[in-house]
Amino acid sequence: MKVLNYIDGRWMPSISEQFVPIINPANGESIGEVTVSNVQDVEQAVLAAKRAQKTWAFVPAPKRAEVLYKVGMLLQERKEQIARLLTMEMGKVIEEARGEVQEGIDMAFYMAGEGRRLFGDTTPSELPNKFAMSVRAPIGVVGLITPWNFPIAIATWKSFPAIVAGNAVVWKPALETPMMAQQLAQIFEQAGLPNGVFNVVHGRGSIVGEAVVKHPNVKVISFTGSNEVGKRIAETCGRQLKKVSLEMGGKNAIIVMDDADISLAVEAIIWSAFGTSGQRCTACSRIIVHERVKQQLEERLLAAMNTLTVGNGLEEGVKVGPVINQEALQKIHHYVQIGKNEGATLLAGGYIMQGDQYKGGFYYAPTLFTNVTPTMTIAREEIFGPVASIICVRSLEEAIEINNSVDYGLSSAIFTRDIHRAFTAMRDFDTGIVYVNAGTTGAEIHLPFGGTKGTGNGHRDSGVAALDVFTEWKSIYVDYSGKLQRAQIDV
Ligand SMILES: NC(=O)c1ccc[n+]([C@@H]2O[C@H](COP(=O)([O-])OP(=O)(O)OC[C@H]3O[C@@H](n4cnc5c(N)ncnc54)[C@H](O)[C@@H]3O)[C@@H](O)[C@H]2O)c1
Ligand SMILES: O=C[C@H](O)CS(=O)(=O)O
Repeated sequence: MKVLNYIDGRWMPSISEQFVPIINPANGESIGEVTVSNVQDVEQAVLAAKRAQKTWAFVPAPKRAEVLYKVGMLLQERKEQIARLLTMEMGKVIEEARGEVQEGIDMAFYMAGEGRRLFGDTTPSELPNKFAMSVRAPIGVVGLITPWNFPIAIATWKSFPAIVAGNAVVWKPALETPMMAQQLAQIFEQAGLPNGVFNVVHGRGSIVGEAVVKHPNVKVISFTGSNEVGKRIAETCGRQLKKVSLEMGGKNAIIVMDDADISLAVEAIIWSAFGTSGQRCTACSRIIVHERVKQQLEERLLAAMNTLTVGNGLEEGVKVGPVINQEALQKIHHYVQIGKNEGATLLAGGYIMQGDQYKGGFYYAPTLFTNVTPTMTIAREEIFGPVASIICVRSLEEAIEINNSVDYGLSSAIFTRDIHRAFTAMRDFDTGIVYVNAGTTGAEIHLPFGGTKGTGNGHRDSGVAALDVFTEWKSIYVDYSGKLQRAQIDV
């Protein structure tokens, strides 16, 4: 399969004529190739988007929403086919891939509904015979830059609100997962979205991504990815006073108190830490446990880890798939060595999986450390792999302090049966997402998604909050008094 750019409603290779292979992380085999674009391709896409947006902005929002509704229906029809491709391209197990496509379907119907809302405010004016209201206005061409770990869901979180609000999109997907971008573009095409409203340019972040960010006609950047890249993008946007929304890394924790339902906590930790092979921004990589239940939790976690089958995510019964590539494998293994060197106790895993069934693929054994202290590197940095660390505490206050002590602030969870402890944690966790008696993953699309501190810059994906990224507030005053009334003057 050859994956091409989608610009102005046409499928085209980059003018560079270069292609790179798309690799299935389960076995290292090439499953296709993708065009690698350059700055001129971005130029063409932005030009098309700018032209198309002028007309799209005048299409009534409920009509714009009808296209999203069709997109939702088409995603639903093709859910299984897209999910299987997603597993082949990115590696996550098929049941998770189905869940990811479902997020896109949910987002389509949710944002289609927004086409009939897009609420602003009406307020009383302080002057007689004067009407005051605020409306959301589209901004223009928006640039989307996305990672490989949720290659279709994150694109829907960003493109659907952008489009329903009357903007046009230039999307640079991750080079590892271009087939998902192709699927989404095909669906927009089939749903009847006018040419140029949605454009995809494949290529390297340092070339295509930077060109999108720098382009003066791209008025908003919505980025999800690593902190390193996010900060760089923010600097560039800052120089241009360009609006930028950043969703970045996490170092998420599950707190297990001494009154917790341990079976429930174990199930949640297994799913949050090792689901998607730990490659979720919301993955649980710290388990902060009360000393009274530490030993019990360790034993039950180890027993549960023994039942995890690692392998090709398309195979029946497999619970943990490969990680994305060789580089990720090495990075994860490097962190495990650091953990050992800094004095953490390795309870399980800690190695790259080898053997016939893993041949060619990138498999890391689910790994558990204990006796980890909050200052150790593995307790502070994002590993983005199936590695979790147990930190022991004596009180809720200590647990909350450790939870909040990292540079990130995406998701945190507490297991307790005590309502006072639960509400204290809800109040004091310094993260954008909080769970009580559930793991750190599993966000739903109708609530804001994002985090505090190093995780973001105050914006949110998902929910109505996403519209704030892609619209500008316009405040409108209509004076029907027939005379010039002046506010801030004694009347
Ligand atoms: N908070 C969230 O919502 C969320 C969700 C998923 C993933 N993530 C984070 O994403 C990271 C993993 O994804 P990744 O490895 O693809 O991240 P990454 O930052 O390497 O890449 C993300 C995207 O940015 C592009 N890019 C790279 N350099 C660029 C540059 N100089 N200018 C513009 N674009 C550039 C890449 O090509 C890719 O499309 C993790 O840190 C994870 O926590 C965050
Ligand atoms: O990043 C996308 C995920 O769906 C969010 S979560 O891990 O399920 O919370």
